[in-house]
Amino acid sequence: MMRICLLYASMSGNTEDMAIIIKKELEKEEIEVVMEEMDGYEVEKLTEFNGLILGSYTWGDGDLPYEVEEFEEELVNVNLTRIPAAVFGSGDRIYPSYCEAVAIFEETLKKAGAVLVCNGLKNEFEPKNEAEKEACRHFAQQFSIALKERV
Ligand SMILES: Cc1cc2nc3c(=O)[nH]c(=O)nc-3n(C[C@H](O)[C@H](O)[C@H](O)COP(=O)(O)O)c2cc1C
Repeated sequence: MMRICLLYASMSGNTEDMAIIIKKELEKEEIEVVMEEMDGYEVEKLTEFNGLILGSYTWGDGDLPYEVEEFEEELVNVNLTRIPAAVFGSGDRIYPSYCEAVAIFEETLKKAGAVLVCNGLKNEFEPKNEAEKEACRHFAQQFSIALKERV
């Protein structure tokens, strides 16, 4: 069985809501999902999985949340060569750097050797309506397809 790691950073629950929908959809595809908070997660453990999904809200002026800065710094030193990966996040369109954490993590994952298999998913606040929930499910389905093609 495929086993993936889904790590998220969420202060007020919006990114976590996205993570829950994504996890549920992946499980429908018979993928085991280990979902945990990113803050404090040991990056070395990431090499044990068939795939990796990261989710983060954006803070400051297009910045990563403080609590995951260390994780992101360490991530670049892990060998994730050819591991399928994808990033999602929640933000607020009022900020000029909308959901910038998604792009930041995508760059870091590429540096670590991972392969981005889906377009980054951005959502304003929590997934509110059916279209936004469907976008989360679609993201999970695209990830699932890519994961299965690679094995
Ligand atoms: C001080 C502060 C700075 C923020 N900066 C940004 C930003 O630069 N870009 C963005 O898209 N959203 C920004 N946001 C909005 C949050 O990312 C947004 O509320 C998000 O839905 C929070 O997700 P969470 O519920 O998972 O914590 C900021 C929010 C606060 C309070």
